[in-house]
Amino acid sequence: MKLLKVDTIDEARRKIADAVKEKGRKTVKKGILDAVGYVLAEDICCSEPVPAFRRSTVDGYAVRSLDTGGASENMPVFLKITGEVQMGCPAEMKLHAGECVYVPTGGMVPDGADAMVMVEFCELFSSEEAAVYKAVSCGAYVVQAGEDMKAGEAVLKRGRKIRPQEAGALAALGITGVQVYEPFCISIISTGDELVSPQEAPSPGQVRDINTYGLHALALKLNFRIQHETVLRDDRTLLKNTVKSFMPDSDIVVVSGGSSQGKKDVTASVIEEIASEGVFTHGLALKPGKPTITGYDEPSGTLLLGLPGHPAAAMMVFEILAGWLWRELTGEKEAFGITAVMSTNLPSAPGRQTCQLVKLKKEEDGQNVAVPVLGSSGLITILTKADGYVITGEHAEGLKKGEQVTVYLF
Ligand SMILES: Nc1nc2c(c(=O)[nH]1)N[C@H]1C(S)=C(S)[C@@H](COP(=O)(O)OP(=O)(O)OC[C@H]3O[C@@H](n4cnc5c(N)ncnc54)[C@H](O)[C@@H]3O)O[C@H]1N2
Ligand code: MOO
Repeated sequence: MKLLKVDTIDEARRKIADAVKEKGRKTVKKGILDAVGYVLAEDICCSEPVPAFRRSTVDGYAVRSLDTGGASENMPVFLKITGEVQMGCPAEMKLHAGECVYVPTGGMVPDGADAMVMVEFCELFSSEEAAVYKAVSCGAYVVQAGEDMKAGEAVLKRGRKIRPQEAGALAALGITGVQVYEPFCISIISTGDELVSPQEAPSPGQVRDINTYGLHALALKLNFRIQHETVLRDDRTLLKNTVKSFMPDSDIVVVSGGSSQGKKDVTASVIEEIASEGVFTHGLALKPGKPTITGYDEPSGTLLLGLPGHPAAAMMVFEILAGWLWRELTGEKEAFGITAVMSTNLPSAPGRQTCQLVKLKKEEDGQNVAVPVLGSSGLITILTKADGYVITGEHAEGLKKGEQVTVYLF
């Protein structure tokens, strides 16, 4: 009897991380627009306060808040208009007791003023006097210097994925280029004599190739680049030569199919033969995903990943290993999990963790409920029906109806 000696998810992750950590992740400088979607490889510190001066958030009059005390619709206070601030120009005047100065939205609030009153609450009796019909408190409608970003503050940390709003923050700081991590370059090889392309009508015994497309799309979702992609017949020499030819310019070569123990399952022996460090893991204590293989080739710096052929298993293992490795190397945060309660009891697989797909439902009281999506990992629709997954522990009794779980969304 030839049983796989399986690793836990943590063991398999640690082995691949230890192998590739030495090499680290390459970084590249990108302009702030080109950097969107990439992960920051440096901390971004604010060298000067933003905004650099106190700004009004409304069109109105800069005042001393104390002067407006008791003002109301029936009982205005009268203030002397001593000037007007122009947009883009410094406020050169100083405000004294009983005075006000017109300031447009975004304009500099003059020294001496500590609040703004909107024009809607003011009435001009002459160009020199305004009746103010509203009392305002200190700081009203004023953004303080440094309120957006303080000098010396680490505004964006390494590991932050740059979204449009981060591009805006970088522009506010006057930073036009940042150091980001180069995405993983992934090559995908799908193997199987039974595979035909989606354009073809499968003959009896044949199936359309799902994994090339599912894995390609998932890699793009993770912001990886696709370096090479091919579909191969079950042929050991062909697989070996193809993997070898993809290794020099790939961070990860993924082989889907042929990872189990059938007569034609040769991925493990190919990885063992061509990777300088051989096979690290052949078998994961995970359901689905048991027939998973990892290995590493030091000279080319390539991680070799043999994924189970079953489509749902292939995609989940890719996320659990390659997605995790990316986050481990770059510090990118995992997407927040959603807290939900299980809709039903769920037994666990003894000695294995289970990656249980779930669909989320909202109860009338607002609580999220995780409903297991059941079915073979050979079915792609168990993924399309699911909103995310729950990982249950290898020693756990299983999950109880009503138990709180974290659902990782995909
Ligand atoms: N005797 C055993 N048999 C199997 C075991 C086991 O432990 N002992 N594990 C099962 C599990 S779990 C999985 S997962 C599969 C993994 O098999 P392989 O990685 O060797 O993959 P194949 O045999 O090539 O394919 C399995 C299955 O998936 C379909 N497939 C493969 N590639 C694609 C693709 N690109 N698009 C769509 N479908 C694909 C293939 O047609 C097979 O139906 O092994 C179990 N067996
Ligand atoms: O990995 Mo199989 O269950 O892991 O489809």
